[in-house]
Amino acid sequence: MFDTIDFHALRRIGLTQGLVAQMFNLQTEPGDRLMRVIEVHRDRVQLHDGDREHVAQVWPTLRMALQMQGEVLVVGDWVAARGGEAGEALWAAVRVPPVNHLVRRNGSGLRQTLVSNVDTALLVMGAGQDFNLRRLDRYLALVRLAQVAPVVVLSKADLCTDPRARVEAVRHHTGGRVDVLALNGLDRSSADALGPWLGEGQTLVLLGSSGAGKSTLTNLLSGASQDTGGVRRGDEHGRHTTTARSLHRCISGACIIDTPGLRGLQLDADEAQLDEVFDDISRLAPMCRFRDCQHEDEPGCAVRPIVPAGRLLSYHKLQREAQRHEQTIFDRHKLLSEWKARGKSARVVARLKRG
Ligand SMILES: Nc1nc2c(ncn2[C@@H]2O[C@H](COP(=O)(O)OP(=O)(O)OP(=O)(O)O)[C@@H](O)[C@H]2O)c(=O)[nH]1
Ligand SMILES: [Zn+2]
Repeated sequence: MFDTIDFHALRRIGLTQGLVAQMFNLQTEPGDRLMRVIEVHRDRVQLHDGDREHVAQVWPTLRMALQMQGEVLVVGDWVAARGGEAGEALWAAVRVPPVNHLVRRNGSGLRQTLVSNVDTALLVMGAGQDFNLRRLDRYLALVRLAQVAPVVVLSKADLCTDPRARVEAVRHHTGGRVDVLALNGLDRSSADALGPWLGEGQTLVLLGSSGAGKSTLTNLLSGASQDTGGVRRGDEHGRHTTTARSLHRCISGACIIDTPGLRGLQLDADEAQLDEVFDDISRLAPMCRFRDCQHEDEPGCAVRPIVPAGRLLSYHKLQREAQRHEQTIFDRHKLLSEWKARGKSARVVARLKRG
């Protein structure tokens, strides 16, 4: 535990009571200070103490401890910062166990934590050509797996002929259980629409495709000006302007984490976890006539009449991906034990040869 925690200052960068509770058994040293990770670079991290930023390095013991769990420090983490006096190096020495984290699988199937300790995820999607309900299902599942509340933000409402129809389409698709709003990220008054989620001490993360308008929204809410990319005329595909995740302070007192667009988002979930996050489907499934109903063309299906076809497609696709991933892990283990068995017999043969 820390000697002192300046809750007032640290609240400005998102400290919550829930996080303080996580610090109970933390192995800190006298003089350690609580700070938040606001940027992560290859050789250093950028920390914030509520008043100002500091450059720090990750203490090797912490780096190794995280590595053992297949983790690294991410934006949003809280750490005990050690040293830094009289020109000495500052170290991120201990990590406060995160209250939640968003995790995906990378191209090699390995878990990758994106951000931690967030209250709300703004799922940003252009109301025009970027609009895609199946992709939205993936993002919704990602944040629900982390038990983070989603808000769907349809950007570029000014470029869309009927933004209200888009809002309705999202409502219908999600059974009206997700907050959704349409706005123009270039218009100052749009910040008001997000007011309910921007209270002091709140941490938000922006997720969505490249070019969806995440950095534009970050600029609007933080009053800053980070680079936003021009979108090629005629389409709305972005140019990947944002290259790293970073935490910004909003004028309202909330914190906002901007992220680069995620191409081909893969979830880190098994079939049972997917059933939990698609609870609009799993709630109805026990009422189907057949216990093993796939909600495809079976008679007496209780899901199909209520859940939109597109949402069911998302569910099936993600279930198949989870099965494939579990199969890959199983195959890998099988292969490994075969190799081990072979290695052993090779050693036996070698020993036999040696006599
Ligand atoms: N007209 C209009 N243009 C917008 C809106 N939001 C974003 N843009 C424009 O869309 C382009 C892309 O916006 P960005 O904010 O850079 O998109 P991003 O999601 O941060 O993209 P990455 O950083 O690549 O992930 C920029 O030229 C913005 O000015 C909006 O609501 N209305
Ligand atoms: Zn069914």
